[in-house]
Amino acid sequence: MEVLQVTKYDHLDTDSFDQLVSKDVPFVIRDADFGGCLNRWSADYLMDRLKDISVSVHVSNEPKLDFVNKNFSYKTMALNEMIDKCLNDRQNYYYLRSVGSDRRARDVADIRTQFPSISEDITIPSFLAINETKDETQDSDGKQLFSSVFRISSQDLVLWTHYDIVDNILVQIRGTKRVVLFPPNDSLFLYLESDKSRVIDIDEPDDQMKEKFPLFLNARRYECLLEAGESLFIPSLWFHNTKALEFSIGMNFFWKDKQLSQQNLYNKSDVYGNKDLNPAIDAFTNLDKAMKHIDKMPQKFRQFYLRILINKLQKKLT
Ligand SMILES: O=C(O)CCC(=O)C(=O)O
Ligand SMILES: [Fe+2]
Repeated sequence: MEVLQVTKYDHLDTDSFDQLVSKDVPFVIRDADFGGCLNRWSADYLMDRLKDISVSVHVSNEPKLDFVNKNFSYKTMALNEMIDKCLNDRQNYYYLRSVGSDRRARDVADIRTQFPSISEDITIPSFLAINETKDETQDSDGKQLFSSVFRISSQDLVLWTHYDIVDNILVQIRGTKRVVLFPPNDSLFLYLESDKSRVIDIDEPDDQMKEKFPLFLNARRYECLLEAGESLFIPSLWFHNTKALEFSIGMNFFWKDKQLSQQNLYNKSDVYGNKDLNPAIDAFTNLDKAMKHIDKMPQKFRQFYLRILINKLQKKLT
């Protein structure tokens, strides 16, 4: 499989950042200043600062988390215990993706509120021009902070290939992470189940992949080694898969597009940034209804009309 490298940049200002964002292709910023976290956050520092904070953690005895076969469970533990296990437990793999304090109240992850003892270590660089206030009516150039997520993982942990619905900047603070990305238009090659790909081992040799997931080999594979201190822009709908090559500390910031917000296209109950846009959900519901009608017909007619439907959809694709 051919690999396309993600381009890395230095010294971006708002204009050059926005211009790259508008190309809708991932890129890395080498020198974005997210504050003291970049220097201060070591395992020891966080263990000391966050020892009383309890978090829900994915735990698995396999490094590649598999949502189909559910090879992981969620355990609640103190953050210092989690970090200690990441570093010292060689039988199990741990992954933290911080969540809001009260998810039923549609509380999204907010790293600075949920981890106040380290909040001063975090600043969002001004060149990103993300509106950080909760007031969505306030004028900004179109980016509204949606959530900020703390991410810690054991060495070798792989997070499955998925897409998010909002734009994202993933900040690597400690350890190197390999990130593989696939463009939204390659979704038909990824064997999707909802927002996730069923291809759990994206590094399987081509001949084995050909047997199990032949179409996967057609996907355009972008890759980058995200080093400590670097940040990766992940455009909405781009599929991504991450592998911590070392014990890894990071965080990410999701932001909403102002226009899509104003048109009420985002699902209001989305706390993760991965619920499909409202019209897409309506379309899926209607498609389910359409399929019920199709199923009323005998096989020969069903097959015929399914192809007619595919043709209608195909013509919509540009
Ligand atoms: O490496 C990780 O923790 C996954 C990052 C991710 O999925 C994201 O930032 O959207
Ligand atoms: Fe993601």
